[in-house]
Amino acid sequence: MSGVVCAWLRNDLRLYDSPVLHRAVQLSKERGLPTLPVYVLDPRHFQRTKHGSLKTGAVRALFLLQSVRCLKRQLRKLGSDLLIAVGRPEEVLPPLLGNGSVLLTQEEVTFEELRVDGELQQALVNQSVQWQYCWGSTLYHKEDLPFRADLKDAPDVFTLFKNKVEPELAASANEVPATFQGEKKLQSDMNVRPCLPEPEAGSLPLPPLLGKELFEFEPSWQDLPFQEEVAAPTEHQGAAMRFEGGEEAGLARLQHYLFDTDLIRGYFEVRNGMLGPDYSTKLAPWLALGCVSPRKVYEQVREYEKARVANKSTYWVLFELMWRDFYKFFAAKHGNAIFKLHGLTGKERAWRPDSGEFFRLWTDGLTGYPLIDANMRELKATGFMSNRGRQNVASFLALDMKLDWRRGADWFESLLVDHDVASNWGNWVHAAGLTTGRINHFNVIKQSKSYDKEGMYLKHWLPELQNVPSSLIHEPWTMSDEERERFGAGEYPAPCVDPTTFREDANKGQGKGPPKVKGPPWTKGEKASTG
Ligand SMILES: Cc1cc2nc3c(=O)[nH]c(=O)nc-3n(C[C@H](O)[C@H](O)[C@H](O)COP(=O)(O)OP(=O)(O)OC[C@H]3O[C@@H](n4cnc5c(N)ncnc54)[C@H](O)[C@@H]3O)c2cc1C
Repeated sequence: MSGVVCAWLRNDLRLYDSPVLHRAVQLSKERGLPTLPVYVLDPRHFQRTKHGSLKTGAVRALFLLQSVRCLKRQLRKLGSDLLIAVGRPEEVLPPLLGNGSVLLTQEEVTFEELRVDGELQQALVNQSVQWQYCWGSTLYHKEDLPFRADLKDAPDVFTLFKNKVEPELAASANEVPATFQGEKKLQSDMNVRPCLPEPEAGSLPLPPLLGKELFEFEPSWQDLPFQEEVAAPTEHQGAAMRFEGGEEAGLARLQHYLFDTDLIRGYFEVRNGMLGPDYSTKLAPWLALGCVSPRKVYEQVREYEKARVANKSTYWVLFELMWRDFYKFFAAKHGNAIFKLHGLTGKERAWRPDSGEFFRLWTDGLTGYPLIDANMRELKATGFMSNRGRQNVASFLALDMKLDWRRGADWFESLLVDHDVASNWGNWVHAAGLTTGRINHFNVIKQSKSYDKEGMYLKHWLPELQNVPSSLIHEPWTMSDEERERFGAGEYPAPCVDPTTFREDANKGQGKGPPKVKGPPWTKGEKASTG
């Protein structure tokens, strides 16, 4: 086997603004080596986790499959191809890399990814293969951050992080910079590096001696290395939207949200919605798998601002991308702490012991709290949930049900079509109040009334509450027996956590610890555990 420039693609399944492919083109020219783009379907990603979930659930698996197939099609159009293999990278890749090869891959920061890198490096130890990382998953390049290389001085609070990385736009906490007030044109920039061009046709030549049959494999659902029978997901009629994997569909959504519909113009006002495709960008799944880069989103938002309008909403989409960066760098800084029961604090807290029944109320949307149940049923049926929903269900699980928050994060990891390790586990450890930041303990009844006043979202997902008037739908336990019968709500469950803990005065403001919780009958007599 002769030397190649191997582009081992992982969460960067795109052509445009791809540091790995860009570098592959450069190195191929410089060293006169052919290129070998590869994607590896690792069976470990399709196993059950220690909490019992499929690590990659069906919805995300399908999105991944579509994304990989799309990239293969795109590379073929450039006269190249994508070698898709099933197996462990540390077993699949070494035989493909002759002496003098270079292995390029996007740098990841979390435990499992780093462990695989370590194992692959170990497997390559007797081969003369050069390993090069490319940074490519964030809006800001790691090297451009105003922090030490090990990020030890990066703030753990988002606003402080944002104000440091975005100094020229920094206004006071969570406010929109003056340049964006009103409908003014943009006046400032954010030090984001420009996007890299798409590789040109012919710039990623394949190794001439590598058997053509290696490239014939185009996986279908049956080829995904699940260790059990898993049915391909079917489309749900009530889903917020249909997510199709791949760069083409991701760029189409971006175009739709910006230039085709001007939806971005009103993002700020509707971003806390929960129903339908339009209240937010819905770009997260493509960002998570790197089908679209955050810099591409930034580039297009800037184009939109120049052509149409720069306002609070256009700024706020970029602001959200900074949240995404924040969690990536937070994960890089804190390593395994984001996966630990006690999080960053290391402090013990009483977690409710549970053999599974109480947790199932949450996963199945049977807690008796309509806001929680509607969101959890949406997640289970479609693989998506709004940010408002995620904040509430996470707070409810960790601070009201007092269940080990990692089971919630694990459930999200399995089901979310947009699962991203840093964003998911980072948001969860924050929601559980286990970082140095303040605790956002949500009053889920108040949230339900504020963000779904008429109960439209609740009715969309909870057939039992279809006919309940909006004055009662947020607190169905307040209905009399006669009302429950009249409105056909008899099947809706009783609340699993005492509703009096959500009295307005019991839970005012943020930053308070979790309220006392009355357990359901089956937890009586069990002692709280501190994990
Ligand atoms: C408990 C919990 C778990 C989450 N898990 C994930 C996850 O696995 N993957 C994921 O991409 N997001 C996660 N989020 C963040 C956020 O809820 C989603 O990014 C968002 O709902 C996706 O919808 P959207 O693309 O329409 O977002 P928009 O509102 O349109 O925001 C634009 C983009 O900004 C980024 N973003 C927005 N809010 C956040 C945030 N709080 N943290 C990180 N990035 C953000 C996302 O990339 C998003 O696509 C989680 C939030 C919570 C509270």
